Amino acid sequence: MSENRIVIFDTTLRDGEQSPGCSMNVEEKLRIARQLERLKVDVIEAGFPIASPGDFIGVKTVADTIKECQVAGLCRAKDTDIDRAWEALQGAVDPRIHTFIATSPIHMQHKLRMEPDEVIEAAVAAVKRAKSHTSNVEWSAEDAGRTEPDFLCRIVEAVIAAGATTVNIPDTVGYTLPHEYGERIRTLCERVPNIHKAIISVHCHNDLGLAVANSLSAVINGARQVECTINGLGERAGNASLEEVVMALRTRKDILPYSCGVDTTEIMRSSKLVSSVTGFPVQPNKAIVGANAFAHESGIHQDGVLKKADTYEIMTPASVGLSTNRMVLGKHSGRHAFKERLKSLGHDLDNEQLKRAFERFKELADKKHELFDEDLEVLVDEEMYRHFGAYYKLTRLHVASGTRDTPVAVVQVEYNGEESMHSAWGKGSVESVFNALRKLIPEAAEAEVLLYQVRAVTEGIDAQGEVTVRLRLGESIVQGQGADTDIIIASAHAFINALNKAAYQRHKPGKGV
Ligand SMILES: CC(=O)SCCNC(=O)CCNC(=O)[C@H](O)C(C)(C)COP(=O)(O)OP(=O)(O)OC[C@H]1O[C@@H](n2cnc3c(N)ncnc32)[C@H](O)[C@@H]1OP(=O)(O)O
Ligand SMILES: CC(C)C(=O)C(=O)O
Ligand SMILES: [Mg+2]
Repeated sequence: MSENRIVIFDTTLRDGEQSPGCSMNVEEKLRIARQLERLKVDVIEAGFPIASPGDFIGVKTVADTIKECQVAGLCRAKDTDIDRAWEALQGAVDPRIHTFIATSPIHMQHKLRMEPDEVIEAAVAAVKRAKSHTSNVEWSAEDAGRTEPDFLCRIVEAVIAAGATTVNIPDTVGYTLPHEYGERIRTLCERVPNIHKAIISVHCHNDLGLAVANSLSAVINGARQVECTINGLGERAGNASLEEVVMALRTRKDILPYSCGVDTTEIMRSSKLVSSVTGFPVQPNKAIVGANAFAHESGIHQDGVLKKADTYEIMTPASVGLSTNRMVLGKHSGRHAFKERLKSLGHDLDNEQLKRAFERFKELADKKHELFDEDLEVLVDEEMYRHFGAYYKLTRLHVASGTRDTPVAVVQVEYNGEESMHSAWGKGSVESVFNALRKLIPEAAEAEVLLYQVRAVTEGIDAQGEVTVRLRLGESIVQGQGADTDIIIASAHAFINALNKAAYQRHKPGKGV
């Protein structure tokens, strides 16, 4: 292996599973393991075999099934744990026993209640026991981040002499800062005489939000294995996130001249699978895999990205397995993105239409977080109908209704630059609006409603409602549509839209006025 190759050790199924509420059954572990194999991680830590019969079977099933990765199982510095781990792992193509013991003063004194020399003895014995089963043995110094450097050097030298092929230096409680942690790794490289016989691994927790930064600092200072999890899952605030570590290595190759075997185009699929299996949603602004990681809403950014994606994207969406970036249309969006989206939906509006549609878009965007393609279709439809001849325009609407009161609507419309207003009651709010419109618009006086339909065009509480009405106006039948976040207003728009269409039919060129 080249000296700059970083081994990616995924512990989603072990440390990730230690997140409260994140336990996985055998079938779930296997599904994730198969995806990790597609992602091409080097090592899958599948669980802690002594923890429970279920975890034993989980580790064994993964070990027996996965062919392209090493499979590891965790165990304490105890013969019973180590032998049980081996029982689970022995069917693997390349099984790794991972044994650990705490080395910080606080853990040794209060948790293990052991003297430092006893800890060294137990660590060496554990490595030897593991080594009697397999040549692939990893040893971890739990809480190495708070371990006294001289003692860490001593115990690392001893476990390598006992046969450990990987020595892991975890920042178990996410306490260290990047420069400090990097220095710890460099110290080991410089002071442990047999360090070249093992790969130095790092395992960083995110209690101060520094897990990825610490992992990278360790790599720069000599570590060649990074332990990480999909979506940064793990005890408390989690572990270093695999996708962040890997994409940092790939994106900043200029100053991080290291490589790894991960197929980054499988990142998104892996993240989604882990999220759906564990039920832990990914926060929208999570680096690399959050829903907003490749989304742009601001007009200036959208304009830049449309002209050249690199203006605001340091990685391509394709590199993490996304088909495309996402232009979110909202109140911060500009004309460029709006026009581009309409074009992709097949609408080529002229400048005047575009201007009016954009104004309506901004009004709507003030009421809604995000405008979807369906919202835009409704806007465009409205603009087209207006083009047919918007003779009547709704300028005001007020409805009062309740459990005991008869609904009353006050409606104002503009016609040829003049406004008029009427009120009416009805059996429901919509009927009261239609009755007011019947009084206001002479052609509507006898309008019979043949069909009334409401549909949520988009999702969520702030969805656009689209209303369709079909009216009989004398001999003709005409249909109208309206959309708004308020369905009563959408109903008024639909009714007026039908009348305007009927008026257009009567007045359009060739018909004679
Ligand atoms: C930083 C990490 O992520 S470490 C891994 C943490 N993961 C887990 O603990 C998940 C799996 N754990 C379990 O299922 C259980 O804790 C078991 C099966 C391992 C042990 O269960 P129990 O025997 O009931 O012990 P319990 O968990 O209450 O206490 C842990 C014991 O292990 C000892 N211990 C802790 N770490 C080690 C170690 N690396 N080597 C040897 N002994 C250890 C503790 O001192 C304590 O010993 P004591 O009983 O003599 O006081
Ligand atoms: C057991 C070790 C590797 C661990 O998870 C930690 O120290 O955080
Ligand atoms: Mg951990």
